Amino acid sequence: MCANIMQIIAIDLDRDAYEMGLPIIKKANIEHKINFIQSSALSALDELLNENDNRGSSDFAFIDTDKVSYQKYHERMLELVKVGGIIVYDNTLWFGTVAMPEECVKETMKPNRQHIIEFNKFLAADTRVQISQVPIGDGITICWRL
Ligand SMILES: C[S@@+](CC[C@H](N)C(=O)[O-])C[C@H]1O[C@@H](n2cnc3c(N)ncnc32)[C@H](O)[C@@H]1O
Repeated sequence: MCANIMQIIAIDLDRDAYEMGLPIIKKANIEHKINFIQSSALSALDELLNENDNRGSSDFAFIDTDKVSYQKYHERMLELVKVGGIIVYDNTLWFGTVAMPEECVKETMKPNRQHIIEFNKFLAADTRVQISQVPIGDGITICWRL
């Protein structure tokens, strides 16, 4: 199924997070197709955007990092992902707390709950994408780049 994938760029501050998945990656025989960049995602994405050839070149992006920066990642993804491509954001239900009254939410969950609520509102109004909120796992939002 992965035979036609040209290249995957994986970005994480923590190399261990990438290495945790490495046995599966090796089993799928796609290690040679993955360029792992150990870096802050914002600076790595900005570096990719410095290369004009990267703009509008990606088919797919999956974002599952610090929730406070999702909107900043989105702006960069809109530059990197081609029209007709897909951008997926993880945790957009934030353990269901986005639909709960604030007083029922644990203090520790509140900051990210607020970031995700704001991001969900932003995406819903963003005319550059068509979105679908999928209530599986912790909620994913699939964006179709228009
Ligand atoms: C919830 S984990 C998800 C990892 C992976 N998607 C998974 O499901 O196993 C979030 C990851 O984001 C990384 N991360 C957090 N902030 C980051 C940042 N500013 N830049 C790059 N990676 C970051 C963490 O190191 C962590 O591995």
